[in-house]
Amino acid sequence: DENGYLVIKNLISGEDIERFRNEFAKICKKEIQVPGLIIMRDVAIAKSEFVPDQKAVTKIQDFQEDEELFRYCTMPQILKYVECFTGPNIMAMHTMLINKPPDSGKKSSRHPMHQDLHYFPFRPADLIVCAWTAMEQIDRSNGCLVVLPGTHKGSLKQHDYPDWEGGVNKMYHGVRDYNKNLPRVHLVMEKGDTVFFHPLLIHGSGMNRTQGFRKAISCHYASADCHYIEVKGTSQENIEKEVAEIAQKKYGVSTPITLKDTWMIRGRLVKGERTNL
Ligand SMILES: CCCCCCCCCCCCCCCCCCCC(=O)SCCNC(=O)CCNC(=O)[C@H](O)C(C)(C)COP(=O)(O)OP(=O)(O)OC[C@H]1O[C@@H](n2cnc3c(N)ncnc32)[C@H](O)[C@@H]1OP(=O)(O)O
Ligand SMILES: Nc1ncnc2c1ncn2[C@@H]1O[C@H](COP(=O)(O)OP(=O)(O)OP(=O)(O)O)[C@@H](O)[C@H]1O
Ligand SMILES: O=C(O)CCC(=O)C(=O)O
Ligand SMILES: [Fe+2]
Ligand SMILES: [Mg+2]
Repeated sequence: DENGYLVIKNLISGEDIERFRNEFAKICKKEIQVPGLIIMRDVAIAKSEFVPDQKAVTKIQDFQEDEELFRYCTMPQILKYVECFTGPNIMAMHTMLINKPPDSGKKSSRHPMHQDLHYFPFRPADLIVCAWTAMEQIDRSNGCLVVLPGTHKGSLKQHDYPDWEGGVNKMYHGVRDYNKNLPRVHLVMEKGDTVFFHPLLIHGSGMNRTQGFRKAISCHYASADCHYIEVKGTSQENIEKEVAEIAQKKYGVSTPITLKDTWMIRGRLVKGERTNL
């Protein structure tokens, strides 16, 4: 209510995290192929020689067709909290396993301050919540989440690419201007700790100054009773355009595709009834 986020200690067991790690490693080694999965490499190494290993992978997105990783999205101890926000009809809309690499020296391992709602063409925002679980000790040395408490009470802001000298990862948009004097909280978390946060909460993550790959797994949930909105003419028009370009390049989709189309395909019901989304 006050802060827009809630940290629950020790919510996911070490054994489950180990299983997610193993599955991630198999995906990186291409031992398994997952339909719809997007593999992202850090912009600083995107054009370097391909290494078939997790050292090349910054993040995987859309693992909803991988039963082992998708188990994360269905865990009762997570859904118990999610349901407080979404109500009984729960969709897993967006899934990620983030493998923040040691920074290459260009600071491109940072994630600029943003609101996740910028990417979502559905509303209302209060029926959307993210669960993000630390897969190891995460603190300022390896790039923890940074939040601006209370910013979930504001509105959706204009997002653009930050002008960072060392380059920015594809689609890492940041809030164009936010009050730099607002207090920041660094969420230091231990393995298994989980933060639930509002899609308007302004947050980002710092550079990874260690030699390890900092891992977290997350899912964005929404009530199936949410409705899609038209983003043309809003601040979200730029992200719709970019996603359409990627869909065209990667999948050869030729008819114009909307942001709504890409989310309808990806969303998967975890509880209750798929009413709207
Ligand atoms: C049928 C319809 C299906 C619809 C699917 C549509 C997919 C779109 C994805 C939508 C994502 C929505 C995000 C939701 C987020 C929710 C809230 C969370 C907030 C965030 O997480 S913000 C960050 C989100 N980031 C992304 O979503 C990035 C997604 N990544 C990708 O799309 C791909 O990894 C990428 C970057 C396109 C590269 O993939 P791929 O094409 O396989 O890679 P190539 O090696 O072939 O390189 C092609 C080209 O891209 C350059 N490149 C590679 N990696 C990067 C990078 N990290 N940053 C910038 N540029 C990169 C590479 O150098 C190549 O360039 P050329 O000049 O040689 O063409
Ligand atoms: N998805 C969410 N993630 C994180 N915090 C949220 C989310 N949705 C709502 N909140 C916060 O939780 C608080 C409680 O929400 P809720 O809508 O139940 O009650 P309220 O807004 O305090 O009062 P009212 O019943 O008048 O709407 C909200 O004030 C809001 O700040
Ligand atoms: O750095 C992270 O793990 C989280 C980044 C983030 O906020 C996101 O992908 O939406
Ligand atoms: Fe985010
Ligand atoms: Mg309310």
